Amino acid sequence: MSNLIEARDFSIRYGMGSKAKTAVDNITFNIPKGRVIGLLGHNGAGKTSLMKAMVGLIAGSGELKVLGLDPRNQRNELLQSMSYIPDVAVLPRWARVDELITLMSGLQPRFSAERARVLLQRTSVGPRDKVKSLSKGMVTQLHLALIAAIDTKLMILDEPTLGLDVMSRKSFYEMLIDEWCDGERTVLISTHQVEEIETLLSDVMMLDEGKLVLNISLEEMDTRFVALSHDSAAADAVADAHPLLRYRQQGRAAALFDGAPPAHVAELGQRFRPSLVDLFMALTRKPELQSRSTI
Ligand SMILES: Nc1ncnc2c1ncn2[C@@H]1O[C@H](COP(=O)(O)OP(=O)(O)OP(=O)(O)O)[C@@H](O)[C@H]1O
Repeated sequence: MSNLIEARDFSIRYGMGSKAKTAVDNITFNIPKGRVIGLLGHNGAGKTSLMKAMVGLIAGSGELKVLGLDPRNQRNELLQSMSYIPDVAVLPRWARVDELITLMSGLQPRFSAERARVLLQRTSVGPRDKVKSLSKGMVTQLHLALIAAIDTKLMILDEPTLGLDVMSRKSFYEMLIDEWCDGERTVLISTHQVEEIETLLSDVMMLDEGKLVLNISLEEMDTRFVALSHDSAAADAVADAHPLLRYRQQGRAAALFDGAPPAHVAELGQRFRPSLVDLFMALTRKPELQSRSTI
């Protein structure tokens, strides 16, 4: 199987009639193995809906295959073969860590208790700790250790570090990359913390009001998008070349282009590498904000 996830003309709608809402709007993409993919989008962009559909929690129209299976009709089979942490993940507060490990061993044939114990040694969570005695960051680490001890090819994480401080977020991603990603497995992570995960990602998918506005590897991003910083005297010429976004970069005017700007414009500035945040702003900002940002 070359693709772990395949979607064709896939949409998700909530409600009926005048109350109908399209959360995911006719998207098509493939997710291959061995990738670390960031699913980015503002609040309400459709990230959670898409992830829920991938694990068969909600239905959509069009085609969606995960590990070659239909998530709605083959859900039990699918959940045995993939790992998922929802945005509302909770662990039973009354349980002790070693009890959770025993519980998981009974529930998930691909779960390795030994592996979970090894992963937990990276954290400050002890086997006899009760969940209710752990901080939010420790619970998230515990959750990741339990999920990463399941031997699967695909992990889906919906805003896994929401509400955690910067150190906890860092250690969460370190454990994920060091201990789970192996070049064959793929992880799909939704987040708003775009700056923080940029260096971890191999690919990025951006949703804007349910539409997939970008699906690209970081290497392709570097070659396709061009940012130019320039003097204010060049502003009109730069604007005439229709950049995606005009903004400021280290105190200088800057513009972001999809593709190389015309040579006479390129000459007016210095090319630099646009960050993922710049690109995210350019591709997902509401038009009214775009025009306000004009400098
Ligand atoms: N159960 C539901 N019933 C009706 N509308 C819903 C439901 N769940 C989500 N929506 C709507 O679908 C759209 C997409 O929501 P979704 O939660 O998928 O976005 P998101 O990108 O995950 O947002 P956030 O970053 O805020 O979690 C939003 O407009 C939301 O209001």
